[in-house]
Amino acid sequence: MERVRVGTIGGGAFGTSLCVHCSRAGHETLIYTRDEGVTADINNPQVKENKVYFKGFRLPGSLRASTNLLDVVAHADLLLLCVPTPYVAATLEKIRDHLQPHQVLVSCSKGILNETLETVDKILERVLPVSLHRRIAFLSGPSFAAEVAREKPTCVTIAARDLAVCKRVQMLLSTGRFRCYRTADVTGVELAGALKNVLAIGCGMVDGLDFGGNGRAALITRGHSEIVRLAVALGAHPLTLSGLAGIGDIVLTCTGDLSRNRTVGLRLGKGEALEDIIASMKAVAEGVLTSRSAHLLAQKVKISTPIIDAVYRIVHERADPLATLDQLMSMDLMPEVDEAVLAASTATHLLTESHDPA
Ligand SMILES: NC(=O)c1ccc[n+]([C@@H]2O[C@H](COP(=O)([O-])OP(=O)(O)OC[C@H]3O[C@@H](n4cnc5c(N)ncnc54)[C@H](O)[C@@H]3O)[C@@H](O)[C@H]2O)c1
Ligand SMILES: O=P(O)(O)OC[C@H](O)CO
Repeated sequence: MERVRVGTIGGGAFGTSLCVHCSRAGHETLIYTRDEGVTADINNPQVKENKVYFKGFRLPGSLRASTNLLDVVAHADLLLLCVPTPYVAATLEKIRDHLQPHQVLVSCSKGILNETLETVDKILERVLPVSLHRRIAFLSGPSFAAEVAREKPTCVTIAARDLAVCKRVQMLLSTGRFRCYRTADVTGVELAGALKNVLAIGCGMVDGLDFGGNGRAALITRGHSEIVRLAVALGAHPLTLSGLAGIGDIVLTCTGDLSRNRTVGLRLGKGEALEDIIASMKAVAEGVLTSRSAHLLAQKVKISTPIIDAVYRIVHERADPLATLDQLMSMDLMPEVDEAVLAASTATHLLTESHDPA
């Protein structure tokens, strides 16, 4: 297997876990952290721990850290960008003039900006020069940091507009416990990764209110329909929403106790205030801000997204969770699948039957 030099920007949970993975895969790995103390701990053979974002996990001896962003950029053949979405543009502005033509940048963030309603691919394409756009890839899919670091079997999707770049990242990051699939549907993968966080907050609320397994399954299924409608209207391929970045990450984040987004919803459902929840969490739950972006995006493209809107109202307008869920349950009764779409496909089927030579 080819070994390269990996640089990771972002010493949070996911950046740290991907560094563990890359070190284990034999890549020479250097992580950028903003905190002198975290850097010293990672570089100290007696400590080897990220005590702020990845407590209790012994990091590989070969993993090194630096607080010098440009040293990490200069080190890397493969640069993993693992900062929360609100910090992506500012981080890129600091590094864009230092990127070299041979480097590949892999974005791992899952969110949509409030101000511009951009997914992370759009932020990268806005901030980086056009000459670098074909060197960018995106990693998404069901992948809790803690499980990646502990070598639990994980499958993710690598998306890129350039097939050669996509295949290279897929090959460099895949191991016997971390299997990467590939796709050219960057738009679909980016929207799926961001929107599932909103659904996870909703699922947490349903669990926090003790609505039971039926309610959770309904929310996942109807929420997935909303994600498909919205993402397809924005240019995604529908099959991507049934893939790892779509249904795969929805299942994980809506049901897994390790999800920060689900935890936010759970605590909101139990009656805690958002400010208190956020203040008590070191980690970022991207769905909090993305719920506003998703609600605005749906309005902009005139797509009906009642569950996403409900999450937005509870999170940002202090709507009462129980009353909001009652509203969802008493909406006008409707067909499960658009009747015109269903009728068209049935007609096609009948037409095929009637032309059967037998
Ligand atoms: N944790 C996971 O399991 C996981 C899995 C897949 C994808 N992701 C995605 O990866 C991205 C990073 O998440 P994470 O879990 O590593 O983060 P985290 O919540 O563990 O840590 C927060 C990160 O934000 C950084 N940060 C805080 N303020 C900043 C600022 N002003 N400027 C720059 N950076 C700042 C911190 O240094 C730290 O790296 C998110 O988009 C997340 O959705 C996370
Ligand atoms: O902990 P969450 O809710 O941010 O989810 C983490 C990852 O996105 C799971 O794939």
